[in-house]
Amino acid sequence: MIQYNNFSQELKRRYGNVFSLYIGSRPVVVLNGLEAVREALVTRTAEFSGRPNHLMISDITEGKGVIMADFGSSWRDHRRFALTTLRNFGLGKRSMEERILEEVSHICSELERNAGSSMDPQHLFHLAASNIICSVIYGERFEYDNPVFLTLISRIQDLTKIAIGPWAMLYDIIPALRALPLPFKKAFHIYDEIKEHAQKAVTSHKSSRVPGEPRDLIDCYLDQIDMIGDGGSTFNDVQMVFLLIDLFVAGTDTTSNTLRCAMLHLMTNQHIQERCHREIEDVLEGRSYALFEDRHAMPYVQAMIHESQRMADTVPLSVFHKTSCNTQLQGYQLPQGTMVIPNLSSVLHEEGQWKFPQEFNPDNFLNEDGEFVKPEAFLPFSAGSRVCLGEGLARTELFLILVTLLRRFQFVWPEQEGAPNFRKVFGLAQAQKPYCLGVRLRSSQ
Ligand code: HEM
Repeated sequence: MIQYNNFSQELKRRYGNVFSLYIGSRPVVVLNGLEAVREALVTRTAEFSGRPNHLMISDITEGKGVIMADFGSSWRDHRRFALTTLRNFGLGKRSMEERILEEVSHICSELERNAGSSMDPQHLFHLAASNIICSVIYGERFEYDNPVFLTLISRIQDLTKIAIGPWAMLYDIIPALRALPLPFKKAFHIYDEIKEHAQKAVTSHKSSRVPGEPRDLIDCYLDQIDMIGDGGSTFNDVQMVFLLIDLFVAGTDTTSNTLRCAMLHLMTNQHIQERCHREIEDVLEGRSYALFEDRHAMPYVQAMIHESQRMADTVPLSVFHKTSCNTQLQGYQLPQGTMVIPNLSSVLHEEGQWKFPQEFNPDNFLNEDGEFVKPEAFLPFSAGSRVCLGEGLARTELFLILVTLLRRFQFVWPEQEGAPNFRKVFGLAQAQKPYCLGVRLRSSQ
């Protein structure tokens, strides 16, 4: 199987920092390496912040919400609303950290049940990441065996499978096929079911909310509609449903796959795990839980988490962009409407940008004095005006979850599993292949 990282390095070696290819009859420009990606996404951000239309994923989401919304007022309004709302969480009386720490306690209970043996952490991390988003959007988390929650998650997984499969590719490449009753139609039906679920949550919020006292993101959105009114606003019930689904989908696989990558490398590098454990104990001393601000006193843990993100490389080709006007890049002319793929993976492993581009090594983020430093090529969240809007939430989740777990447990590679496999599977978000996590409860906890 081709490993994406090697494949992308090979393309860069052969064709350079900017090259084009065709998806069907549509020309696409691929950007490799920090220089080209930064010029497009940061220096010329307004010119490169569109989203392509008429891909299966943009047709399913009707270009609404945020992720696949084209550059324009609706995208801008919804992005700003989502960012502000996530930042202010603190919604109601509970801070974002509290919501995350509550979920962490459930992860710990599950792991405790498996102490002394091993388990595949994929499902647990996936449910936990989904639950944190649910807590933000819906104001509640679900038990891990709640049938409604499990159905929703499995429908999203079904949708993902189709969206990355051969039928989606045919949909994108041969527009003439789109009207035919082929298997990609199923993706549209599944998305309708997911919308129905979100719509139900909105309806129940309408009947239980107290205007001006938001419990969660849905309440905030309803307050926003009240405040702005109908006249020319981009805020409405339909857009809200698409936004909710965007946040739910974007915030789940990305975070859980990063956690799985971190755990795999920590199990197979006990010296790194032990150094993190010692640093965490030293900083937290007798305190029962960590806070996000503790990261400033934990340079090694910070370096380990960033290195896990770099190696996880969860969104290797970012979300595709589109030029919003005629522009140029690295000496090439690009007409308005050109689809652009920022190859983030090529930046995260670029020779010359990293001390150890291909190996898991927290030293990539430490200077000679052992202080945490973030190289410019650290772009797992992309950059510019389309940069991931869940970055703050994701960073808080990764820190609080990993610190709590490393304090309480030791993770060991289960020898009966044979040699660890570091290969990835390519999906909407790139992931480690399934593996087993050996769990031991630390005696001091
Ligand atoms: C480790 C976790 C995560 C990674 C690596 C990640 C990465 C990314 C990347 C690469 C993009 C594309 C940016 C671009 O188009 O240039 C993106 C967009 C986005 N992400 Fe994340 N993400 C993560 C977690 C989250 C979370 C937790 C949320 C939800 C709260 C979220 C919500 C979004 C949204 C809504 C967009 C679309 C932004 C826009 O188009 O303006 N992400 N993310």
